[in-house]
Amino acid sequence: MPHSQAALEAASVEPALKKQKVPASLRRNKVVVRVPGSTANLGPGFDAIGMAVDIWNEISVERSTAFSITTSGEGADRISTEVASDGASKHMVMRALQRAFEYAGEVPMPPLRVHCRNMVPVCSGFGSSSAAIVGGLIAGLVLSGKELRVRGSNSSANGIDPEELLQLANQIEGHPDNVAPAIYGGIQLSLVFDKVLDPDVQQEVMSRHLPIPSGLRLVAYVPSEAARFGNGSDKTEEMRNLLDPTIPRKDAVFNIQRTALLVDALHRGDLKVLRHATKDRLHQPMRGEKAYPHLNDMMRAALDAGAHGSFLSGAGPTVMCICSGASGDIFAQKSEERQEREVTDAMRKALGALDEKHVQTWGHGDFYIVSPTEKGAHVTFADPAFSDGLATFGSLDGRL
Ligand SMILES: N[C@@H](CCO)C(=O)O
Repeated sequence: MPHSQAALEAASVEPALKKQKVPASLRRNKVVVRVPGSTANLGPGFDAIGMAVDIWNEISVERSTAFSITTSGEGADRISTEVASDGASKHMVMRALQRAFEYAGEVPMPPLRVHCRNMVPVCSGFGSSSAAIVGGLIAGLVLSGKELRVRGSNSSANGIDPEELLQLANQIEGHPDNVAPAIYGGIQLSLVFDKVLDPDVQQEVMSRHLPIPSGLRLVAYVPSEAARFGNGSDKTEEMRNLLDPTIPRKDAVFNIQRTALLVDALHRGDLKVLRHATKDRLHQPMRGEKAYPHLNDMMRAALDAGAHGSFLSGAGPTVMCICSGASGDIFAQKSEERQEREVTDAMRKALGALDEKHVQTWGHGDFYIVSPTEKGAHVTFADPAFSDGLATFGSLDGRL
């Protein structure tokens, strides 16, 4: 074996994706899964860095006599819940369920009743499609009898660990920066690498946890209208098509410098450099120019009003700003709340000064104050329950 391949194999920590048929006796009847939304890129970390936010979707799936999907909450009026009699559907939860059952060897997928309670805004850059994919995969795997394992624990015949789940989710989503925080929680740094161990699988993903600076909070402007998109994936695809296929070296260097600074700033809790570390030249300029007339003015207004950093959330259209959070000091907390208010007011003013083009395209919007979360996707109910009581893909595991 050539030396380089041996070195690569030794360095590889990812599990191979090996389908294992689960005995029918282990199948479950019902499962309820919670998955957080997420914000991706954080400016320069395009397709690499994402942060879970404390906004949750709940997906409930049970075996039934026919397929059905219902949705309440965010996107209920616009997400198509059509599903064919064999379970074929464009709905991301159903597509992920299909993949999970196939992976676990329960084919064809059995009839399922699915209900989604959505709090994560759809088509907005809050990782709603990743939440659907991760939730559908976990639900399908658990129903088919898989046991959940924490990252790095000993293998069991029917177990699936979060890293395996990450591979499956990335295969559907195509980029890992939302699915990794949706699974693990926290801020995740992900990379895709060529697989050398399993010739059937071309690429794998690995993800590492980055610390969330103490008390960090986010001010988000979420435009209300993204109705022309069928779902979050369609929107992301359209927004990716706006990007230049090649980039000048100086812009690549610009982003390398800032992504490295961002990782260092998160480790040190060094909020004051974030105004540099959240700048980007790979996607925000093109998206701002071609699709998001509100982006530049709102990002600048937020920084001028005291935000530590500002960026386009994922593929947009949400504008995200980083503010200081609670420090435990009551007087400091007051000034932090004032900072969030001042940032929101400044963004609102910038929005008001924009021409009709923004309103026609994206409508009016809402401001949210959001906290990051260290907690990732987890199972809140399973029937029958897990044998060892372990019911989470936990955020602690994402800290590796
Ligand atoms: N990194 C992706 C968003 C992930 O959903 C993009 O900016 O297109």
